[in-house]
Amino acid sequence: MIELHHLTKRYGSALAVDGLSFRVEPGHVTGFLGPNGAGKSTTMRLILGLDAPTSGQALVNGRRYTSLHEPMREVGALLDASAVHGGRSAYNHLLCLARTNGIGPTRVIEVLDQVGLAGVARKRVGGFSLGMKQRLGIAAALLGDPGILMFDEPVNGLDPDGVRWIRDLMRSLAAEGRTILLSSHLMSEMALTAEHIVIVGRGRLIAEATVAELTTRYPSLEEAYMALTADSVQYGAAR
Ligand SMILES: Nc1ncnc2c1ncn2[C@@H]1O[C@H](COP(=O)(O)OP(=O)(O)OP(=O)(O)O)[C@@H](O)[C@H]1O
Repeated sequence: MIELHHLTKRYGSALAVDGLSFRVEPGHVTGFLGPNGAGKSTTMRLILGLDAPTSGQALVNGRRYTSLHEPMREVGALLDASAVHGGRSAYNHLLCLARTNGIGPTRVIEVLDQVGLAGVARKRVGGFSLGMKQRLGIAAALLGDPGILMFDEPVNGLDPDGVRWIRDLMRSLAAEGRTILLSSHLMSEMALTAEHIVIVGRGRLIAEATVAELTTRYPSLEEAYMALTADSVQYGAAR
């Protein structure tokens, strides 16, 4: 489980995350939605201890990420698929990550197979398309077979086959009892993938509901999102 308690992050005068409290429970996909600049990526970085909160806290399985003994076995994340060493092969990239976390090479082969990159495992990552890099980032997140997974816009760059693959993967990981937090701007895809939704705007919680509740109150998830975030869009044309 992921729990945020009054999580706040200030960058100078900008409040990126503003007193955010919510829980992400295991067993279903939780969609993390919000306009550009709403604070989704910052929240994920705070959960992963990549940035320190100004106040409040983010807990994974009841503990701060930085206090976990074997973090990759508890939490896996894909934040930025392009953040890989282009000169390494996919296999070597994952093997380096695995070794530093006490994970054996057999698991590297398994995750490469799981994400459909087994055939290009020895190719340099620098030559990969965006979609292939997304798959590699997902493989890295899965390496430690963690119970908690976070994906920041994993659908970017994927072809229709890849989009469907991500949807099925997210749902099957959740069905195994894992906690899945997934951010995306693709509302129709989110409606097909997630059961629960957290919407943020300007760093604050706007709504927390099931997809079923939102689509009962509004004609679609997209309409719910547009209505609920109408006052929180910072960058965009007037609606
Ligand atoms: N390292 C940083 N230094 C200064 N400001 C930052 C930093 N990281 C994020 N911000 C600011 O915090 C706010 C939230 O950004 P964040 O990237 O978390 O939003 P987001 O919801 O992920 O947006 P998007 O949907 O566009 O990816 C933005 O105003 C951003 O400019």
